[in-house]
Amino acid sequence: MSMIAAFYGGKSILITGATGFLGKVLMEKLFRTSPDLKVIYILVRPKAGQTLQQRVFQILNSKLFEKVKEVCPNVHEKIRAIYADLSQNDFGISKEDMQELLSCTNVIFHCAATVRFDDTLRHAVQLNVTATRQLLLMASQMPKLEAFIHISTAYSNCNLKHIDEVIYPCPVEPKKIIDSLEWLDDAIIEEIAPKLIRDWPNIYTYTKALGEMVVQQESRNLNIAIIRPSIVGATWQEPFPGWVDNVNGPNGLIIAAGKGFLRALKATPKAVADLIPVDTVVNLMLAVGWYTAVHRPKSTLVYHSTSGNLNPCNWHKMGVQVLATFEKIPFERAFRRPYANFTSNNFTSQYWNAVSHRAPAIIYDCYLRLTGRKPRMTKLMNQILRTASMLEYFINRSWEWSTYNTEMLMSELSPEDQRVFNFDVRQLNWLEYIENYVLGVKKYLLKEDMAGIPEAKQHLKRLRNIHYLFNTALFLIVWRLLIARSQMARNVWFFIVSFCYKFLSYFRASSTLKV
Ligand SMILES: CCCCCCCCCCCCCCCCCCCCCCCCCCCCCC(=O)SCCNC(=O)CCNC(=O)[C@H](O)C(C)(C)COP(=O)(O)OP(=O)(O)OC[C@H]1O[C@@H](n2cnc3c(N)ncnc32)[C@H](O)[C@@H]1OP(=O)(O)O
Ligand SMILES: NC(=O)C1=CN([C@@H]2O[C@H](COP(=O)(O)OP(=O)(O)OC[C@H]3O[C@@H](n4cnc5c(N)ncnc54)[C@H](OP(=O)(O)O)[C@@H]3O)[C@@H](O)[C@H]2O)C=CC1
Repeated sequence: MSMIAAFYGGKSILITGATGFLGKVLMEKLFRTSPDLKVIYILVRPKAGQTLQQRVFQILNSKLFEKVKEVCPNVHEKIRAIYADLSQNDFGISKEDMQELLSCTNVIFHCAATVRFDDTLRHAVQLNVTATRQLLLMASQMPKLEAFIHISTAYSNCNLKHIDEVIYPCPVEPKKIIDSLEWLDDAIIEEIAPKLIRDWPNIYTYTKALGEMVVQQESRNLNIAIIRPSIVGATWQEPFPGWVDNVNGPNGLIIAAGKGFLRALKATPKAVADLIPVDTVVNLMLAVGWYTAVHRPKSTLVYHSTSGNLNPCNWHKMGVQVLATFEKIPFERAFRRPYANFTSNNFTSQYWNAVSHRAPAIIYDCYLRLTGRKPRMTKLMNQILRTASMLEYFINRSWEWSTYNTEMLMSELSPEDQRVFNFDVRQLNWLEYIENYVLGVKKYLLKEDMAGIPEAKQHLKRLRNIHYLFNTALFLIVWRLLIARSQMARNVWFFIVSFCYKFLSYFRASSTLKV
């Protein structure tokens, strides 16, 4: 019997960010392994014209929850969606809902965040810092609360090279920043933002670091733990391999590469690609929830959910495997054949951007214009290049994350728990994982049918032929122009032609002699 699964039985669990990538996988696993849990409260806001109920309905009816519905047929009754907008000071939760949350919650998983790298400082602080503080204040009023699990990121201290499982202080107190945002206007905030974030690469990682400090400062006598995942990728095993549902992190780039838009990337091939499957993160979260509640460590423990030091894979190996998978299972209607070029050199990167990205986009837009259609490729290409440049910081460096706490926890688990809540990344086979990942992107993000693979392969063959034709035509045109303008080119041309002529004459003469 799994001790962790048993622990969550009969419990009331509060999840923020349950509609996000990590949150959905967390809910799925909880329902599947502890179908006798009492209730999962989720703090949700209406979005994209959908009410809370419609959002929950959509999640529960997705492929991700198919297994859950077999194990826990009354799953609909066990989810309680509570209106909450974490960017409002009191979350906008009604009095009755607040009362219920305060009196019933046993465990909190705080996943909600803005993960945009380019968010405004005001919004990012509101969500990643102030909301965390507010939730901790709520938690301190929950008599039945056993554990508060805060999800941060392994990159919250990416200004350091070696990162331990400790909370590092930030140069400016979070409280000072929160207070000053109250009276500063937006223009001034954006002006001071670069000075505040110093050597952090973006507002996201900086505000996640502030969020950790807030957790430390406001922990009171709560049982708190922090989990720091690195780059969260598609599911490895559970509930099935390759599930993914948004374009964040590598996902968008995999699409752009598979469709032939992105053919070069400023990346360091030998840098560690610290990807961690989402189900591995979720298993660790549930194990940490159990451990924090049952063993009540004296201080706030930080757990790294990373792969680099236990089972490293670099961007080169990852890129090669991504490309090999595109050969086997290509994406439909590619713009160009997928190709790859990793370069860490600035000049080479600019060159590839001009030749491999911007020039084909401009040519294609000219073609669209000539055929009476609206040009769109340059805009799309700019968007892809902007995204790639935002991610560059993370694919050109390596970090060392220590994992003592995570390994300690692994050793504390029973063999059954180690199996059911496996977060041992050493068992991950990267080649298999990446193949399933790319397949998952195709099936669950692009919603492409596997029956379309033969046609996709045909399309790639046509693109290859167009590519050869285009290159030959380009060569001939350039050569013709050169010959028209340069004596040297004419001499070279004369030399090549006379050489070929002599060679052919010799070849013909020797074959006549043999006869
Ligand atoms: C030596 C030889 C070796 C050979 C090897 C082969 C090499 C191959 C080379 C090329 C091929 C590449 C193959 C692929 C290989 C694997 C991929 C490697 C890259 C992996 C990089 C990972 C880095 C992750 C870093 C994570 C660090 C921290 C992790 C976390 O803690 S949190 C999660 C991370 N958060 C995010 O990812 C959010 C990032 N997004 C943003 O901040 C913003 O969206 C934005 C990028 C700033 C863009 O903002 P905008 O306002 O301009 O746009 P908007 O958001 O409205 O979106 C516009 C449209 O763009 C789509 N889109 C959004 N994000 C992405 C994305 N990541 N990729 C692609 N597209 C994206 C969005 O959907 C919109 O589309 P529309 O709705 O249709 O308009
Ligand atoms: N994905 C990754 O690679 C990594 C993620 N993390 C951390 O994991 C956590 C989850 O990330 P992930 O699932 O990928 O992110 P998503 O962007 O997929 O999910 C974010 C969640 O936060 C919710 N949220 C955002 N703003 C508000 C708001 N104002 N009110 C209520 N809810 C809000 C979103 O709700 P809605 O659906 O309404 O937008 C969504 O449920 C985050 O804390 C992130 O920092 C850490 C490392 C890597």
